[in-house]
Amino acid sequence: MSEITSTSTPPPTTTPSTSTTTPSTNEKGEEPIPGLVKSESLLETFDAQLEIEQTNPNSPLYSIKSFEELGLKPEILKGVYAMGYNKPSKIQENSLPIIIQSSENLIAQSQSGTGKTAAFTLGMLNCVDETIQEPQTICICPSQELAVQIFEVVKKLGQFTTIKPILVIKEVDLPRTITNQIIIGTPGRLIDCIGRRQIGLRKMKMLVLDEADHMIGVRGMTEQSERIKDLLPKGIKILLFSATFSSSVDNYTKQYVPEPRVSIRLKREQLSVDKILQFYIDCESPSNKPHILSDIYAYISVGQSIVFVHTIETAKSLANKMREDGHSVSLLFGQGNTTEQRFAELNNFKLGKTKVLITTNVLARGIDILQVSLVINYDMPLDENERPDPVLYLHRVGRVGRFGRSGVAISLVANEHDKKKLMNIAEHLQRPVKELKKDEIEQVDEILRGLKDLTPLQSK
Ligand SMILES: Nc1ncnc2c1ncn2[C@@H]1O[C@H](COP(=O)(O)OP(=O)(O)OP(=O)(O)O)[C@@H](O)[C@H]1O
Repeated sequence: MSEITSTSTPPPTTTPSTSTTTPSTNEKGEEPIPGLVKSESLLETFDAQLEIEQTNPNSPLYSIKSFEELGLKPEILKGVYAMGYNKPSKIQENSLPIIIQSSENLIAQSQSGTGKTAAFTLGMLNCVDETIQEPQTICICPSQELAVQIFEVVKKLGQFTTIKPILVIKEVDLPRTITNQIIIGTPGRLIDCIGRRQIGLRKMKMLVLDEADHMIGVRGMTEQSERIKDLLPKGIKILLFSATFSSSVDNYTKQYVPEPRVSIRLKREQLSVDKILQFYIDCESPSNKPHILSDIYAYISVGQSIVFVHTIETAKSLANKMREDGHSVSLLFGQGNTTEQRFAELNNFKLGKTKVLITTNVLARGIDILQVSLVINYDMPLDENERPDPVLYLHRVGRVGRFGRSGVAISLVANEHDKKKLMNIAEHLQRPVKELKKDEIEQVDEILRGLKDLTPLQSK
């Protein structure tokens, strides 16, 4: 197996002189919030910042190649430019030649929001023979919302081709025989359709697992992902993509992906996206958390945000409370909600009809909503054994900071116990999580306004 591990590269050739200076004091002579960058010191537009980011060899968005050099068919390239993508990110540059030009399987890791979806979507589109009206590639992911998102990306990037993708998730009507060349779905419904021979497998040549560590490392999903692989033709090309592949899933991934395979991996210190400012507020007691949350929202006047909680009960009660406080809130959780309800809630949020999305971990992975500038960990990200979960933390906070944008993550700690857990996560990720005192909460708005690059995004 060949291993490409991202290594440190030389310092950037173009360093923005104005981009990251933190002022020593503000106008009132006060110490600034750690990590806050004064808005006037930020570059004028997001596009200008992205251009600089993409010339910095240390950035996950950097590449030395253009999209033209990656071997894509001309009509797919047209789709890339129609999406407004000018240059590939590092993962796109590194993974596409392996997907398109080699016979190797691939395990690909890159930070959240760095364009993995576009990478495997382009790979799937490029491998389709448009003259054959049969399923040729299949992409599995853990949630319906993510499946819809991937489906939309396939449609947009493939808009100048004749390729028609299909969505195979719960409660969606499907034809008796599926002839679409690209299939995107969640594992349960896919197994069901393959079992009923609704999906023909004769021409299948590529299997993609998005959020692959979750798909093959979490009980229930593991068995389903195995089953799908076993049903597909032997020797099919397998691609695993995720922002995280913890050592505990390493063995599974190697078993799942046969040789020959290439592995593109990150070092632990590279996991976190630099442009997410990370804070915590010490609430001193669990019972103070609802008030602190209200206090934060009393001051915020910009952007949209996602609040992550541990249980459906907490999600519901917080949503009620925030609605009573006059906030427009979407509430989304997995169990006990119909697909229609879930999509309606998410759509309202995406369209900006609601400003806050309260959700469980069901939306922690993959969801890409560019106008979100703040993530709140209302409940600590914990694994099933109640241990601090850096992987879950990374995915949750990765809902901001998408493709070079800035964002803020605030974790509410209820007591010393929680604080210890959070510090454990920060240490694991080798990133500082700074304290925001209760009497500094009103500055959250100022911090968000400091993320000036959000402004042009909101009109995108
Ligand atoms: N080459 C590019 N140039 C500009 N924008 C891009 C490019 N590639 C992807 N994007 C945009 O960047 C955003 C994040 O991309 P994407 O959702 O593919 O990230 P991801 O790595 O899959 O994230 P996650 O780990 O959260 O699943 C999307 O809005 C996407 O349209």
